Amino acid sequence: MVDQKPDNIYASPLDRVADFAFDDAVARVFPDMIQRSVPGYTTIIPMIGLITERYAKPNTQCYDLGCSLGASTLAMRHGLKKAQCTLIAIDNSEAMIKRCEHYIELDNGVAPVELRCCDMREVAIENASVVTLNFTLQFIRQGDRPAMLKNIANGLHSGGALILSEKVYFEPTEEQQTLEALHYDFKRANGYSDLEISQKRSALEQVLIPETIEEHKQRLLDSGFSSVTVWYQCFNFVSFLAIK
Ligand SMILES: C[S@@+](CC[C@H](N)C(=O)[O-])C[C@H]1O[C@@H](n2cnc3c(N)ncnc32)[C@H](O)[C@@H]1O
Ligand SMILES: O=C(O)C(=O)C[C@]1(C(=O)O)C=C[C@@H](O)C=C1
Repeated sequence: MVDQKPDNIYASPLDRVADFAFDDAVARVFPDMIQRSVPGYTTIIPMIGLITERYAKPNTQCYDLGCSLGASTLAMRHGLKKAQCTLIAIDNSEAMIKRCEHYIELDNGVAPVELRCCDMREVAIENASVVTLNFTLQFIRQGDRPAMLKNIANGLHSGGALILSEKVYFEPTEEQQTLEALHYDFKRANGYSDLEISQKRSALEQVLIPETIEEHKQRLLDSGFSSVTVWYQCFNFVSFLAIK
């Protein structure tokens, strides 16, 4: 079931563009979709492994929240070479979890992986040393984000790490326009047509709500993290390292 199908979900004109959802059609093409859509994704994934290796502590739990097909989960697992940890990977899309299970089975990592199909907002984070939110927080209601981050900070041991990757928004407008245009150039260079770009944009409009780097940093500090660093940025895609 390891499918590497090309993403052509938005290639033909649609009468009505429905809100984007992580359904079966998306899960089937997801590796291709995310690599061609998120500048830096292929760099961020192995670095999640490296960051995990540094911050994971023996006899703790590591979480991957919104794991999709498990790319970030497997990177974390390979970073857990020495530390004796349990990895808990969560996604609320059945289509994703079903496929993720298969990818985990094919992997030769040693750390045990517990896969859960549920809403990450309902999971109590406990005894944690590393938590990853790789392009997931952006999909939950803005009003739910502070509680989610507080739950993570409360569940992390002192010195523990949160890796938070997000599409971000910029003020002033000029900076936003430049970085957004470069993001669309990236998509075009990866073979997406203007129609695909514009239909996907409409599909994501009410679903993926980006915030500014400053908003993210302040909320992480307000949630109980002691430091926040932008360790990666490519255009309007950013990854933060927040330390408890
Ligand atoms: C962009 S994908 C994440 C990509 C993945 N972390 C990776 O590195 O390949 C976002 C994922 O978050 C999941 N998601 C969205 N809201 C969620 C929620 N409330 N609880 C759990 N998972 C959620 C979606 O089903 C989707 O699989
Ligand atoms: O902003 C876009 O156009 C995107 O495609 C981004 C993004 C993401 O950041 O998660 C949105 C949905 C898909 O999961 C893949 C990538």
